[in-house]
Order: sequence, then C-alpha cells, then structure tokens
Amino acid sequence: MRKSNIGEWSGILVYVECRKEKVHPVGRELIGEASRLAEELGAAVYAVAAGSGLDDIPSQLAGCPLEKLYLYETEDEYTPIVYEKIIAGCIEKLKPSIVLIGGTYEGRALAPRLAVAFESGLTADCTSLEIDTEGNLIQIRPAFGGNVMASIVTAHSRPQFATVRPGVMEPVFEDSLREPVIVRELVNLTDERFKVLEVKEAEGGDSITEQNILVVAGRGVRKKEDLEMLRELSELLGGKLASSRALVEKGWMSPQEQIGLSGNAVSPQYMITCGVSGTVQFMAGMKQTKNIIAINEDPTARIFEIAHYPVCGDLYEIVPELIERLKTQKGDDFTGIQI
Ligand SMILES: Cc1cc2nc3c(=O)[nH]c(=O)nc-3n(C[C@H](O)[C@H](O)[C@H](O)COP(=O)(O)OP(=O)(O)OC[C@H]3O[C@@H](n4cnc5c(N)ncnc54)[C@H](O)[C@@H]3O)c2cc1C
Repeated sequence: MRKSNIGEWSGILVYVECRKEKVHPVGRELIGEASRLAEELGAAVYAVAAGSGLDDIPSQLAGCPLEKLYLYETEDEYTPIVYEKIIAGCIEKLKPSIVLIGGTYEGRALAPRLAVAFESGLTADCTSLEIDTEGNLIQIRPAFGGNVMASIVTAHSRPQFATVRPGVMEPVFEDSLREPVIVRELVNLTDERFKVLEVKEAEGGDSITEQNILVVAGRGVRKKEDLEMLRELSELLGGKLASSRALVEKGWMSPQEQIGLSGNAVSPQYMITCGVSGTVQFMAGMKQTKNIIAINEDPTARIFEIAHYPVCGDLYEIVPELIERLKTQKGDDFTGIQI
C-alpha cells in the first residue's frame, strides 16, 4: 500500500455523474451526506463532473453547499479508463480525504480503478457513513448476505473511497446561498485502445429507482400470469411493478426490477408490497421509502415491523378490490384510497 501522508488530505469530493447533460439523482444524495460528514470534520465539500454539455450543471446543483465545483469538459463518451484519468487528475490536485461515488453502473466501474490508482481502500455499496474519533470515515455496509453490518475504516491511506447506491441517502436540502467557485477545464484524454461507436439506451423503460410509486411482487404471488394483476395496479397508480429476488430467481421478473441487497436500492414516496416477507436482504434496498403499505397474510411477517400501513390478508382478495376502487374512484389520487 502506498504510504500517504494522511495530514495532507482534507475535505470531501463527490463525483457527480451526468447523463445527457443531467445530474444523476445520486449526486445530490451524496452531496447531502458529504455536507453532514463535513460538518463533523470541519471540512469543505467539493464536487466534480465530466462529460460534454456541462453548462447547466452549476444551476442543477444550485443550493448545494459546495466550496468548489470542478467541471471537466470532454467530447469522450464515458469509459472507465478515460474518466479514471480525468477524476484522478482532480483528486491529485485537490487531495480530498474522502471521495464519494454513486454505486451506479458507471460509478462501480470508476471507483475501483481510482482506488487502485491511489493504492487506497474502497468500500462498495455503503448504506451508512460515519466519522470516527480519529476523523476516519466509517464505511458501513451489509456483509455475509445481509446478516451482519460491517464497519470498515481505511486508516492508513488516502483518499478513502466509498460508493453508495442511488436511493440510500437523503438528497441535499437546497438551502445554501453559497456559490461554489467553478473550476472549468477542457480535457482530451482519449485512450487509443477504446473507441465508443454508439451508445444505446437499455430497453425496459424507466428504472424502478426513479419511480415515486412502486408495487412490489413477492413469492406470495402464485403464478407468473398473476403478475398482470399487480402490473395493472401499478399502472393505475402511475407507478411501476418491481419484485423481491424470489421472483427474479423464478425468471418471472428481470434483475433490473429487483429490490434489495443484490438488486436496486429504491426510495419511492409509496410502495405496496404484495406477498413479500421482509427479509433483511430485501429491506436493505427499500428502507428510505416514505410510505410502505404491506399486504401479507402472515401477521408475524417482518415486513409489518417497518410498514406504515400493514394490511394482513390475502393479496388475491385485497389487490382486485383495490383495482376496482381505483377504477371507480374519480381521479387517480392514490392518497385518497381507504384500505
Ligand atoms: C447474498 C444474498 C443476497 C440477497 N439479495 C436479495 C435482494 O436483493 N432482494 C431480495 O428480495 N432478496 C434477496 N435475497 C433473498 C432473500 O433472502 C429472500 O429469499 C427473499 O427476499 C424472499 O422474497 P419474498 O419475501 O418474496 O419471499 P418469502 O420470504 O418466501 O415471502 C413470501 C411471503 O408471502 C406471503 N404470502 C404468501 N401467500 C400470500 C397471499 N396469498 N397473500 C398475502 N401474502 C402471502 C407469506 O406470508 C410470506 O411472508 C438475498 C439472499 C442472499 C443470501
């Protein structure tokens, strides 16, 4: 491990992922968390973004308590190798003690490369972050299939790298009047070994991580065809259907639609779980949900421990009834429905 003079490194740098000139929501979530940690450390928060068309990024981050915002304008499409060089250059210059990166497809490829480049530690998919008495970042994440929570510290090298999946942290509250210093650079670091010929959007529509309303199917659903009933409910509510891993393993739902430790972390306004027991691995991906309505026929199901609206009963009776009421009710205001 490269010996680092730890005292030379300070502050928190957040990698702000941008797609099609838009800040990925995880950027604001990480800035929110970084500003909380920075207060404890008495340190500053910085952000860095790379890509083309970054003109609008400062206004999208308005209200964020940032000291500096680094914008690296490049025509290169995202490839981990080129972006590693760009972000490593920024880290080299700034020397932040902590670097936070979204646990997205992009971030998951970028973070390990940066950690190797700086010969420092990385903890992937943290669910919580704290500061210890020495000022180290305590990186907390589920381990051993979610049965224990591991607290990991990178005590002897800097920066301390951590990724956090979208939807796990609260987004920053826009109350800062501070205008960050904007540092803008043009970069051209094309790596001859790679050429992006075309970028194709993944099929399957909007991701479940960006939904405000989710209906979640669990093993309590008996047949694949019965998912249509839950899909209808999700569409009537203007949301999307997601599932526990049980149905992904059966091949009824896709891995992109799975919530949990080995799936997606989500934080919708409303979630209706149907026949989901509430295992630790499932709950690791949905604890930030604002309103949980859980339908389960077992009164001792663990999901009821975190549900705001527990509904004990057979989903095959309750869901058709809900659909019927939604269809007959004027308007589609979900909050007005009496369960
Ligand atoms: C390393 C690891 C990672 C994992 N990652 C994930 C993950 O990311 N996401 C995930 O979901 N799981 C994950 N799992 C699997 C997890 O342990 C469980 O197997 C899974 O969450 C169970 O899904 P479930 O709640 O749908 O099914 P079950 O636990 O079988 O629960 C089904 C529930 O349906 C209820 N039910 C049955 N019939 C009805 C009915 N007619 N009406 C109402 N209720 C009914 C039952 O009472 C029961 O509570 C992981 C496991 C491991 C080891």
